Amino acid sequence: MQVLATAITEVKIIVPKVFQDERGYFLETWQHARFKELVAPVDFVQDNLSLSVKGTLRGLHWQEEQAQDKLISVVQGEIFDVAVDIRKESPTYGKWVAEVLSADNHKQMFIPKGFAHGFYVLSDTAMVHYKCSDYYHPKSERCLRWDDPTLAIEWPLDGEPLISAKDAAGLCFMR
Ligand SMILES: Cc1cn([C@H]2C[C@H](O)[C@@H](COP(=O)(O)OP(=O)(O)O[C@H]3O[C@H](C)C(=O)[C@H](O)[C@H]3O)O2)c(=O)[nH]c1=O
Repeated sequence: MQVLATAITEVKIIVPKVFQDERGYFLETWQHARFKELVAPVDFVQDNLSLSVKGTLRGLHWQEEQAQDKLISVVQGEIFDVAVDIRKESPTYGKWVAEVLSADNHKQMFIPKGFAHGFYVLSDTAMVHYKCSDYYHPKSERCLRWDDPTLAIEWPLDGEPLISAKDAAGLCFMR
């Protein structure tokens, strides 16, 4: 497993070891002890899976209470995955990092508590699996607008994104 740095210290790109053979491939998407040793001391408690069509943009979300660390993997397709630092005391507050994650490159993104998460679907469909370190807590869900001018995220849009009503009503980021 390779653990790669990003422009924000706590956000990591993980590339699992892939075992290829004539049948296809095998990889461990997550291994508790190794993850805690090499990435972060995190215990995941909930797995999520979402399927989205091309042009879907989900996010930018976080939970105020029961904040979640997330490990994002793409089971099918390709996404532009984004993490935004919303920790007021952080030197990278308001900064974002992005990475193209796909079923082909096997890349994963680790996004710790204190970050908003969102992604844009580049392929015809994308199945995104992610592990969370705390349970879903709808009351404390928060949403930042994907097109917030202060964040100025450079989404690789191909036309207007497909977003939920919740995301369309997202908060604006205030430095
Ligand atoms: C997140 C979540 C949702 N739901 C239910 C609630 C809704 O009825 C339905 C769709 O939820 P939502 O529209 O919030 O799904 P996304 O827009 O994909 O939200 C996610 O998008 C970004 C990218 C994230 O990182 C978050 O984990 C999560 O907020 O699933 C659950 O039952 N459990 C859950 O953990």
